[in-house]
Parts: sequence; C-alpha cells; structure tokens
Amino acid sequence: MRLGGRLAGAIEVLDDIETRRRPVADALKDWGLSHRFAGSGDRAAIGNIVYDALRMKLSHPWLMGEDSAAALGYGVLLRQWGYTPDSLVAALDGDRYAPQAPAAVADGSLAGRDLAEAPLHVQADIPEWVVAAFQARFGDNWLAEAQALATRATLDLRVNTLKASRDKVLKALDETGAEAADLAQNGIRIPAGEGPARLPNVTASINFEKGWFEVQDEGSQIVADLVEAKAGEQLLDFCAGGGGKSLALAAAMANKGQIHAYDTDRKRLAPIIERLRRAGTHNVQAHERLADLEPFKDKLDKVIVDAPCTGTGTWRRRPDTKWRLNERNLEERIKQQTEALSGAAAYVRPGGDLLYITCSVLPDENEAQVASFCADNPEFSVASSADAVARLFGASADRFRLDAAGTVGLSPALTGTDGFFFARLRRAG
Ligand SMILES: C[S@@+](CC[C@H](N)C(=O)[O-])C[C@H]1O[C@@H](n2cnc3c(N)ncnc32)[C@H](O)[C@@H]1O
Repeated sequence: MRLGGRLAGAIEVLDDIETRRRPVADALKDWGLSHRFAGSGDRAAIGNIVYDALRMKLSHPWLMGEDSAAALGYGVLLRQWGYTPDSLVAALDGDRYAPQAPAAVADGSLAGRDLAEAPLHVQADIPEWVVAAFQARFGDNWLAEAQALATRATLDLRVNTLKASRDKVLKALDETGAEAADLAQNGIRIPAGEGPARLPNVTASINFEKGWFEVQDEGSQIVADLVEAKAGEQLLDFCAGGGGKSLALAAAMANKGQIHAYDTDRKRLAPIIERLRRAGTHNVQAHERLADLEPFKDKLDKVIVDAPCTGTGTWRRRPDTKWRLNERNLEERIKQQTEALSGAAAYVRPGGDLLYITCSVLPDENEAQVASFCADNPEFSVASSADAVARLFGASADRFRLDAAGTVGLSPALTGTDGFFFARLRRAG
C-alpha cells in the first residue's frame, strides 16, 4: 500500500473508534481482518497513525478547524511525521486511495493558524478537567510535561542480571538500535522510531525465552531500584499484578531472601508463574489468598504497594486511556489506593518500610494520598529518598523531582520515562 491507502485505512479506524466507542486494539484488529491484502508493514503504519492521532486528539482538530477523523490523520502526517503541505501533496499525488484532505489543508489556511491561540488544554492535549492537577504538580513547566506525554515512548527492557549482563543483551540486540539506558542500572532502550517504523518484536527472540531480559519501562525499573531491596530481606509485593516489580526486586536480591507476591485479581497474578520460570527466579512465592499472608503480619522488612491508579504517567503508551479518564474513575482509584495502603501496612515490621508507587502524575493519587495515609496511621512517616537517588543516580540525580519530604517524581520531560511517583513510608521502630 502507498501512503494514501494507509492514511485512508487509519482514518477508517479512527472513525470506528470515535463513532462506535471501540477499543483501539479491537478496531485495528478488525480492520486487518477485513483488509487481508494489507501486509504487516501496512498494518504497523496504520497503527502508528492511529496511536499518534490519539496522542494529539485535541490539537490536530483545532488547527484543522474541523473535528473529523481526516483532520486527525492529516494532522499526524503534517505535525508528527515531518511532512510539509508540499511534500504531502507530492507523496499523495496520483494515489487514487488518498482520502480527501480537510479544507484547511486543501486551501492552505492551515499555515495561518497558531496553536498558541488555542485553549490551554488543547495546546496540552489533555482533558480540560485535568489541567489544574497538572499545574499543581508541575508548576510553570506543566504544558511541556503534558506535551511530552503526547510523544511516542521508547521500548525499554530490563536486563535480568540472574541470567545475563547488559553488555551481553546489548550485543544480542545490536540490530535493533538498542543502547544502555541513561538512568536505570540494568536498563536498555530501543528508540521509538519515526513515521511508519515498526518496533522490533524482541519478545519473539530466543534470548527473551531464555530469560535474559524483560520488557519494562525505565521508570518502572527506576522505582524498583529505589526500593533498594537487599539480598536476604523478607518482602511483600502487595499489588503484584503480572509481577513486573517482583521480578526486578528478585534479581536485585540475587535470588536470596523471600518475596511474597499477592494481588486481589487472580487473573492478573497468574502469568507471574511463567515469567518467574523464564527468569530463573527462585525467591518469589505467589499467593492467591489474602489469608496466606496472615503469618507475615508485623514481620516484613519491606512492603511494596504498586497501587492501582489512573495511569496518567503512561499516556504516551496508552493514549486512548487519556480520553476515557473521568473524575469518577479518579475517585475510584483513590479509594482503591487507600484500601491497598491500609491493607498492606499491616505486614510491615516495626522499623520497616512501606513503599508506595503509582504510574500517575496526579497529586491526589500521590502526595495527597501519602499525606492522608500518614495522618491516619501516625506510626508511619515519609523517609526521604534523596540519599537513595544520589547514591543510585549520581550526576543524574538532579533530573529527578524530589519534594521537600523526599518523595520522588519521574516524568517524560524530566527523566525521559513514563510518569511515576515513589514514596518510602517508614514505620516507627
Ligand atoms: C499497577 S498494577 C500492578 C503492576 C505490577 N506491580 C507490575 O509491576 O507489573 C496494580 C495492581 O493492584 C491490584 N490491586 C488493586 N487493589 C488491590 C488491593 N486492595 N490489594 C491488592 N492488590 C490490589 C490490581 O489488581 C492490579 O493488578
């Protein structure tokens, strides 16, 4: 397929998502099934246009002066893929599948529009009701932070030090453009690629099956590093999900000591068994029932709450969730976080730590949640992570956001990672 056909396909999918409220992955899959002539490169290019469009779902239509799927598709090519109006006309010339251009492209009036005149949430490409929270969290830099969340994310891997070194994995992936990550000590980064470029399918490789690495955002690796899990410690990963943090912590502990992995959702937890096997991890025990944790009350050195959250920090990877988020979801998540924190606190030994993590940048889920937990549980107080950040990240420590109490914030604009929050809450000894 040429560019025009790919653009038309993406516009069809965007239309389907909008008019039938369809999940992106389903809409893309259905398009592929009903257009079997399209090759894998075509499908990848169409997927890229669709995801890029969803990242900038407000600013493209504003600049085009029309709220249509075509405005989104053309917006992607002109504002994200590096085409100029002239080079785009040339690329689509004679292509009978090329969709009709929005009027502002056809008559050239697009050139006279300036995004700086758009409402702030449109410039930021975030829902209007979230602006106040971004301003509270990022101050003067909020717009740049929001715009960084509207860019493509890199593909990040964590080297499993139980099985391989970073150099060994880098060598094995040398055709992918992989490089050592800037911050995470065992991180590897593969560039996001531009335009129609496909990310390499690294999980289809033998080395992935051998357990040499896991796919994990560098921010998620960094918060796991900040736990500073030590060989021999007794840990609980209370919101273990599929085990991303448990696997990283187990490797940091060199398979020594014990990690108990628990999650209320058995279906989310189940894949951990296969992941642990592949990684050669022997010190993680998965628990399906809360009652299994009874013997560990007041006993554990560290309890990790990687809490359910709105995921605002992951908007680069899942731009569709940006537009589904509403105030009711936020309230529900806050309630779940409060429950998870108070449930998990019971297992921390005196003098031990409760580590609170979210992949959100909203203060209500982070700083405010920590403040209200400490007010309700006066045995706990924030222990600063400033020293840990300096110890682990040395000269790069100034890229982290540390608040006065010593909680840590990561974000695409600051650390080049997903947005994360990390707080160490110490139980009095
Ligand atoms: C952000 S996800 C965890 C991701 C996981 N730690 C990882 O690194 O792959 C949050 C998890 O918390 C679980 N959860 C929600 N409420 C909970 C509670 N009260 N107790 C335990 N787990 C809970 C959810 O089922 C979900 O799997």
